[in-house]
Amino acid sequence: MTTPIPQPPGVPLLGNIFDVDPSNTWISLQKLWEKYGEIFKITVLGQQIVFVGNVALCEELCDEKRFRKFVGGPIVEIRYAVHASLFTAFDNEASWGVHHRILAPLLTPAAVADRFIQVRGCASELTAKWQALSGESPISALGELNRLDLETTTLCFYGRKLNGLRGPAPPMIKAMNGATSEAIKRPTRPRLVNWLFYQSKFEKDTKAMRQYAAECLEYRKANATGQKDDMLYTMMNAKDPETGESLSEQQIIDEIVTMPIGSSTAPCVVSSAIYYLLKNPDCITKAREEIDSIIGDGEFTHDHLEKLPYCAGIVRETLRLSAAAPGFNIEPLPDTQGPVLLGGGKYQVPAKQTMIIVLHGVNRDPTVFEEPEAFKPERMVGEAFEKLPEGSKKWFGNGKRVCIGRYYAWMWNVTTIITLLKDVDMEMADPSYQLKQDGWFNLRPVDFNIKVKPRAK
Ligand code: HEM
Repeated sequence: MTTPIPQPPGVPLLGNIFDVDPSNTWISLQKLWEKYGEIFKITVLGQQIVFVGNVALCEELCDEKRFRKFVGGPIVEIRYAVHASLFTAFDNEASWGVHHRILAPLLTPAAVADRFIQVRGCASELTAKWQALSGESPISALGELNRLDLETTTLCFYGRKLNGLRGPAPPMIKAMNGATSEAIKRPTRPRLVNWLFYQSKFEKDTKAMRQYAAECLEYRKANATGQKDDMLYTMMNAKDPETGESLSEQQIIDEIVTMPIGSSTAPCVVSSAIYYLLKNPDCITKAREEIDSIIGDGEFTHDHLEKLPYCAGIVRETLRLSAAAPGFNIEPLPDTQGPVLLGGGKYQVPAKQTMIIVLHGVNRDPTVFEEPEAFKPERMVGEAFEKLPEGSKKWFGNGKRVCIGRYYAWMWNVTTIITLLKDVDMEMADPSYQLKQDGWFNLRPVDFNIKVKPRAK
């Protein structure tokens, strides 16, 4: 006998449409997780979706012998802008392998380490800007870090300096936000409504994103000298070692757009880390003790990164609590016969069932994390971290479709946090602020403003 998967009551015909707010889907799912826990389901416009919210079930769904990434809903919608790119390709699309084999060598730990100087340089540019503010005017932590992220990504991958930390924000940032939010909402509306009322904005944002990519390409064609080792050069020149295929200009533009969309999760992590640190000032003290003893007044180098375990713990604990990448979609492998049993036979789902891993819940599993709501970087350090079950460390996704940018994202997050803690004092603009989040393909702090000034030593 299996246990029925709980479901909110809903309404006739429309099902659970009112249980999920399309303008803040992930927060609705967090509330459902708080009520139902490890597993629950909803039905929207006749389609049933199962959500999983504990470590054991997450780990089970990450078994690639039984399950794979489900490309549907918002991921299919964003194909309007990026076609069959790495993130949006269906499992059986051969082009995924071609793109992956061409791009993966550019994102290995060694390849990413070669970008450290650029990452550190951009972070220092931001701290210089913040140091000049002298703690007076409040600034949006996320707004600033979004700029830093795009600045660094564009420089490291496409060799172009946007100079986007000052002045009006680069249009790519607004366009990514517009296109990804629209992609999340479209599956919840009838097609005709999407077409009549929302298509032209979706098209405008898509055009702006592809314009950013086209400009990167044009810039490279005009300034090709000396750039022989970065992602753009590789996309323009490399051949897939397996098939001999190369990327067409449209495919290159698809990936130039996809990378900053993926990367836009990183500023959500760092702005959330600032929030958790300001709520837990003893963690700032510990991190600064570590930074001062290892880096001191000397130059911050790539070698330092692995010598600062507490700072790494801050980033991991933030990935856990913020669930900046809020989840990922899973389905049983297509040749699955009959219903699928989960949790050692406790639950049963159909063979073609869409499932979503809700990382907010998984990352707070009380059987794995004592005081799950507390911010404790030390549980993410050394042996304590190594001992955690794999299902509790899925913030970069899983298996074949794991985040290809994870090593770069890791270096960007840790380098940025270290640079900020080393050189800048931060405080909440509103000391009573409590974290509010919204987001589309990622979860970000809302209305979180800080005051910044040079670090007092
Ligand atoms: C802290 C920052 C980041 C987090 C938490 C994160 C998380 C994730 C997750 C959970 C997935 C799996 C999505 C799925 O299964 O549908 C993913 C995929 C992906 N991410 Fe990231 N990501 C981050 C940063 C980045 C960066 C910096 C880049 C670009 C350099 C990037 C590019 C991608 C791409 C292209 C995919 C699709 C990979 C594929 O399916 O082959 N991400 N990411």
